[in-house]
Amino acid sequence: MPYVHGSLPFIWGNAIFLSSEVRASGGKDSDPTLAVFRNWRRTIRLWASHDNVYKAAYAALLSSQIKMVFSLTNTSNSDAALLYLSTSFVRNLSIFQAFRTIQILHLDYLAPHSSCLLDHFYRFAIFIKYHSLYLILAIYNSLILTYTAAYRLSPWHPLANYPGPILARLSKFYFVLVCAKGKQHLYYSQLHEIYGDCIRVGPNELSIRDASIIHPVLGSGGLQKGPCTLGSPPPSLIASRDAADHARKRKPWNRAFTSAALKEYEVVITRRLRQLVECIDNSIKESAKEKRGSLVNICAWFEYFATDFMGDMAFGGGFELMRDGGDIGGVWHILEVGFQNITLIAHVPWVLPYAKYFPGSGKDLVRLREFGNVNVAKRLEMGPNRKDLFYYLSGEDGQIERPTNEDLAANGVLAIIAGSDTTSTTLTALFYHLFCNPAMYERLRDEVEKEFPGGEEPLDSTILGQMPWLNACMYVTPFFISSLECEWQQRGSARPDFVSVSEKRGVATTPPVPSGSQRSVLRGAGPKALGKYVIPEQTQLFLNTHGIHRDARNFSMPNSFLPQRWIASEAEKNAASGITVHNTAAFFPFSYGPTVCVGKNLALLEMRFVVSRLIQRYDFQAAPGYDVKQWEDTLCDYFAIQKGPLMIEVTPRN
Ligand code: HEM
Repeated sequence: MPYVHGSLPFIWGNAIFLSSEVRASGGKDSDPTLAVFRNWRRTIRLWASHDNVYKAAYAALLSSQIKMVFSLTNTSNSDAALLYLSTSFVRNLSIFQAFRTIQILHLDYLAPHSSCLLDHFYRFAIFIKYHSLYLILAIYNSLILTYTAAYRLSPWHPLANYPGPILARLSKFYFVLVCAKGKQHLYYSQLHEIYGDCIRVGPNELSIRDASIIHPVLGSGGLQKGPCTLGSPPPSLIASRDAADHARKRKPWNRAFTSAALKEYEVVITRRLRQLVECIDNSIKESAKEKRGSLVNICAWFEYFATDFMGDMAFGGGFELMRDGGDIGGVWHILEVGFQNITLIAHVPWVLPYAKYFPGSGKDLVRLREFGNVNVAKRLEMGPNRKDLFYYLSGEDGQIERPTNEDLAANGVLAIIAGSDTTSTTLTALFYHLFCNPAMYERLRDEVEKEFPGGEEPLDSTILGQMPWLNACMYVTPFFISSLECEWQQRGSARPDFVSVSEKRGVATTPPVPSGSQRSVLRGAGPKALGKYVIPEQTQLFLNTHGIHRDARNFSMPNSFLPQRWIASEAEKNAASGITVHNTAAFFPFSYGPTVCVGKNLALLEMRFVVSRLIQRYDFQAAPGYDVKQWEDTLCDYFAIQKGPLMIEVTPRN
């Protein structure tokens, strides 16, 4: 009998699910207990009629359970226990079938159950002498957790045949821990090395390293963005999951990045570039005064430059990191911390509504939002007389109705996040590689001097866009933020202070958005055939950008920084030196399809200006005693790459 009494709350837990089914099928009772009691025959018929073996089994078991409780038959304790356990197990299997995505351990799922159990316990307390409420709750919720774990590891799970680490198959929290260290890109690569091209990296998530499905996954008609994007600043473009909504939101962005619009931005780039050169000159003078040689943290200057420039684009200016020689206003800090939080939350997006309760992260998310709001207000005061990104996004061009301030703030923050970190990372990485590969560096300088002789500022975007070596370097860098080999090492050169970049580190290479962007096969969509893979519904997947780029099946010598692979006219020479495989369809550092990076052309334009001007203006050398290779150790993947200082001796030429 105690099993019968103690089981009443379990039955009530089942009632919650039944009542939601009843309501979904037109039942009117708002109280779940009443709903089930009044409609239980109908509900069970409904469930049993489903073409679902779990639901049918559940219906049968529940029916005997209810009969047993109400008739208070002389069921033996062990029979009763068996019946309850099997009922709750089968019920959970049926729920897992239906809701095997993030909701399964959602607080919205557990909390009402617990509170309903509580309520139910008191209702029945007058009938039963069962005192341990906490025990009931603990058993109930532990059972849910146990069933969840058992199901996720079981051969019945739709992703059971995909290999992957056990902890990752159990819970997404595992990847939250991996991510917190900032090395998820390396971890994904290791997993692909161990388990192969298609691996299970979450209870319902796959990572795929196969270029042949880039088009079916990311191309038009491909998969929808995954719940991961819920972590991005809502309701920004990048957070939009619905294809139609995304296409609508993307229109003003597309208008903001036409060739004509980009031409207008060149003035802003030039102004900021001149300021950058001035700041580096001053920094060199300061270092000389302090007898530190002419040591410059080139990475910091690129971050300041890119943030100031994106501030001009998104909010009409007001960010003056270059002028201040540092992040006095804490802009970079807000963005970096925001990115870190977003990356962690992206793995468990259902915690987003509760994020404000977590120490630290809540405060930072609020700061990020306030930051956007303040800047929107400032830009609105300036009026529509400047043609920046805000001009198009806010409808100042007359093409759309003015969006809400919340929309404008979210998109402005997105532009700064998406546009400054990625560009500064690529610039720093390019200098790092040129610095490690002097022949390539010299070739670039020769090209700049040939096109812009006599110290003429390299500011003609048409010429810059046609310089083969410059553009090959631009292309190869996002693909290639860090390198396993460098020329000094290959040639056994006498520059031991910055050789052997990362030969001991395994695959330490990565594009600016290394782990790719998540996509989903939605619930109810049925299994989706993507090339040779059939992906079950309710599965999230990542195309591992880093792994695909670094795959010798796509690019010969994938670990070598070889811009010449992008120069078609050198195909013969390349083939002779072993560069035979060059699968351009496997190259997607800016993503692909309808959600391809909208700022790609702006990023390339900006970087062409900066690289050619700095190469023309300065000599770069290794600082004595500074081990440049340590820069690679500082790279962290928080959706985009975050990086530490890159110290270089910079000397003005002529
Ligand atoms: C080297 C520089 C850059 C790289 C490597 C890069 C890469 C990417 C990637 C991989 C995505 C994800 C697309 C997806 O979800 O499928 C993306 C999206 C985006 N990027 Fe970039 N990006 C760069 C520079 C910029 C710049 C300068 C801007 C300027 C505002 C920008 C704005 C955006 C926006 C708005 C999106 C969201 C697009 C959408 O969802 O439709 N990016 N970028």
